[in-house]
This record gives sequence, structure tokens and C-alpha cells, in this order.
Amino acid sequence: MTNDIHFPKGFIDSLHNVPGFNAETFTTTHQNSNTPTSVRVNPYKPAPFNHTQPVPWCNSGLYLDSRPSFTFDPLFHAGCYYVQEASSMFIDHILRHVYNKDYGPVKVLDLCAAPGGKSTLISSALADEDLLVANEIIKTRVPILTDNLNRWGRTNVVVSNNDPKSFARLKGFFDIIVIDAPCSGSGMFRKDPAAMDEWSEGNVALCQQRQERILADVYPALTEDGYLIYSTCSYSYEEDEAVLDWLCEEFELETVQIPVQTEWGIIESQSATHKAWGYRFYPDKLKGEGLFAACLRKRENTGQLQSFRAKNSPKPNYKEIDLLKPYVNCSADLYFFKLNEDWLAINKHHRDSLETLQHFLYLKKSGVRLGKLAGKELIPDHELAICLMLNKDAFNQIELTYDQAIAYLRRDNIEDLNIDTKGWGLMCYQGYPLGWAKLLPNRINNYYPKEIRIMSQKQSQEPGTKSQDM
Ligand SMILES: C[S@@+](CC[C@H](N)C(=O)[O-])C[C@H]1O[C@@H](n2cnc3c(N)ncnc32)[C@H](O)[C@@H]1O
Repeated sequence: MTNDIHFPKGFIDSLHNVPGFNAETFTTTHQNSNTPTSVRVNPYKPAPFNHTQPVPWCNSGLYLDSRPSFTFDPLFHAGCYYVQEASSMFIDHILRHVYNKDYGPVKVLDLCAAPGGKSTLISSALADEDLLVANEIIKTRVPILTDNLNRWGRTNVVVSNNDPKSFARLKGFFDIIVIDAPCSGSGMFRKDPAAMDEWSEGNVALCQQRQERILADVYPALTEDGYLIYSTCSYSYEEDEAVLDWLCEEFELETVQIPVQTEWGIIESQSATHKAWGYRFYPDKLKGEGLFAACLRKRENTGQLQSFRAKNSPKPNYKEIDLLKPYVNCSADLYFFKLNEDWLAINKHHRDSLETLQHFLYLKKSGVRLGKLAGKELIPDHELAICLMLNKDAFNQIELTYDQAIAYLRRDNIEDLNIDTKGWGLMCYQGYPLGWAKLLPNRINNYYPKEIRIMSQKQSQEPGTKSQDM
């Protein structure tokens, strides 16, 4: 399909000297409206997909040959995959180059995290002993980030809602910081032509200033020898290589070259002054949208936070903790704690980190919310149903058909469900938990959270049978 394309004034001219840019092929590709559809599969909840091709730079990335209705796929709601643009998955390749499980547990910050594409990707790459802090500055964007991370199911994730400035006090706390910076967005022009209305040279300059401010604010939180991974979805040199030069000017950072294969079509660039390596993705050269990514290593000590312990932490209630243990796997590896009436759990390695983070940040998710105890009974939280620490065998598992699963996810009545047990039912589709229902003698109460229920009134249909937008 061919579209007339009118790039913003000055846009093409501004890119003439940018590494790898070819105005002719770039324009032709934007006239062709076919953007590839790609997903990243959750390695801990692997969903089956037909007719796929691998994304070359990410083991769990797949191109789909059509765009199914993700909204009407229960496996999407179960967290079996994330719909992600393929170029963005390159962060996985960088992370796997710099991260080594043998170095011991690492703490990773994803500073600009909503809606959670990079955070779910990072959380897949990490071990349980590692910690991921996913931060989003904009309060209204935190729920989508939290929902996506809850679905992904890992148990070593904290979500915060802070300005990058708040991180400066966490001196040397993180081993890896990922900054997927807010930018002028030209890399999304093909996928979202409306983004062109926002573009101007003035906006590029403003974005560059904001990117530098964010980087300067968070820099003290990176430990000596730690890695800074920087990315934008802008083609503008000012927001990409020029920011790398600025970083190398201001701080003691060394460039990290990432091995890439020529046939992937990624353009390797180097900044003008400090020769810092960057990786450019153009839609006319590979199957993906526009992206810039780079990795730098900190070579100075800018201070180290003393380990922090809250003075008056309440004594754990071991009797209550014993009541919780049957509901989770590997309970010996977990630290159980209470927030108001809710019980939560996180890998026990993170206890001290959590106390430190609670002191400095505004936390919106701290590990996994298990639920409330009413006497000896657990009233389970939705987070527990979809997380990977759940002991499924502790609950009645109800396997739903496709139509029943969609009805459940809409919070509708579920037809033709014959159940002869009582209590909490774990509602599953193809074996993957979706959420809870209360099973009563002659009905079931649907406990799927109303904030995330399927609202769309489109006719439900098994994915793959007809192409629909998400
Ligand atoms: C490119 S998006 C992040 C996408 C996300 N990493 C993902 O993969 O799904 C940039 C994010 O930065 C946030 N942001 C905007 N202004 C910011 C600022 N001044 N400081 C930090 N983050 C900011 C936006 O709300 C947005 O969520």
C-alpha cells in the first residue's frame, strides 16, 4: 500500500549527515504502510505461535505474519507475551552482553519505564536474586506499567513513581541503569504518522536538554564500573550521538562496543568527539521502527550509599507467615512482609534493598501482593494468581474454554461452567492462570479486577481467525 507522505518541515534536511541515513529509501519505506508485527514471548510462560520468524537480535522475539486481536487473546492477559516493536528488543542484546549471572546479584533501574516494554524484557533476562526497579515519573502511566509487570509474573520487581532527581540520593545503588528517554519520536513516524505533527527542530532541542537533565540527575545512582544503557526512538543526531558526547564530556564514562552481525542491518555509528559507539535502526534497512541505543561504562566513584535499615521495622508474625507458605513455591527463598492489611513477598535477597528504596522513593509495587489473611484463610490478590511464585496446586484450578475465558476477562457471567467444589478457583486458560473466582454452591463470583477487564464490545473470536487491532 502506498501513501502520500509529508514529513515535517526541515525533518529530512536535518538528517542528511546522520550516520546511515538515506533520504530516498527512508521516504519510500514510509510510503509503504506495512509495519511488521512482533511479540516477545515470556520465557517463563511460553505461548505457542504459528507462522513466525525470529527477531535476529532477541532470542524471545518473534515476527508474526499477521496482526491477530491481542485484546481477545486470553494468553496475552495471562502474560505469555508482550506486543513489542522489534527494534526495541535490541536492549535485550545489549543487556546480555554486559550482564553476567556469575558476577552475583545485580540491581537494575529502568528509569523511564511505562508502559513496560523494556521492563518486561529486562525482567526476563535477570535471575531471581537480581532486582529490577521500574520507575515512571507520570502518575497516570504507573498503572499500565504495574499491570504489565504483574502479568509478566517475575517476583523480583519494584515499581516506583519518582522524578529522576529522587534517584540522586541512592548513590552507587544500581549496577545497570536503562534510560529509554522521552524524545521527539521520529522513529515512530511510520507506525504512528500523527507523531509527525509534534516534530520540530525546536522540539528536538528541548528533548536534548531534557535528556541531558535526566542523565545528570540519575548518574550518581550508578555504581563505579556500572553500565548506562541509553536509547531513544529519535533519528536526530542531537538526541543520540551528541548526547553521548555530552555524557563523555561531563562524566568519566567509557564507550562499550556491542557486537552486531552485518546481516542484521543495524548501523554502527560513533559520536564526533569521543567516538562513543551507538546503534541505529532504520525501517528501510531492517524489519523494525527507528531506534538509537548505546551503552557506556562508568569509570569513577561518585559515592556509595551506606546500607540502610529501617529503625522500627515490626517483628514478623511467623504464625501468619506459616499460613502463607503453602500458597507459594520456594517459600524458603522469600521475605514476607505486611503493608497495611496486605501480605507481600519478594526474594529474600532484596529485603535490605527494599527498605532502602522505601525510604527514598514512592513505591507502587514491591514484589508480589499475596493477599489478606482472614483468620486462617487467604483472600488471594490478583497479583498472586498471575505471578510465577504461585503454587497452583494449593487452589482449585478451573480450565476455561476460549469463550469462557473471554467472558471471565470481561467480568461477565461464565456460561456452562459445571463446578462441584467450593472456595477460591484459579481460572486458567490453556493451563495459564488468568485470575480468581469465588466458587459458591450455585454460582461463581468473578474476581477479575474491573480496572483491567476487557471493555471492548467487539465480537469475541479466537485469535488467528480474523485480523483485528489490539
Ligand atoms: C520512550 S517512553 C518509555 C517507553 C518504555 N521504556 C517502554 O519500553 O515501554 C519514555 C517515558 O519517559 C517518561 N518521561 C517523560 N518525561 C520524563 C522526565 N522528565 N523524566 C523521566 N521520565 C520522563 C514518559 O512518561 C515515558 O513513559
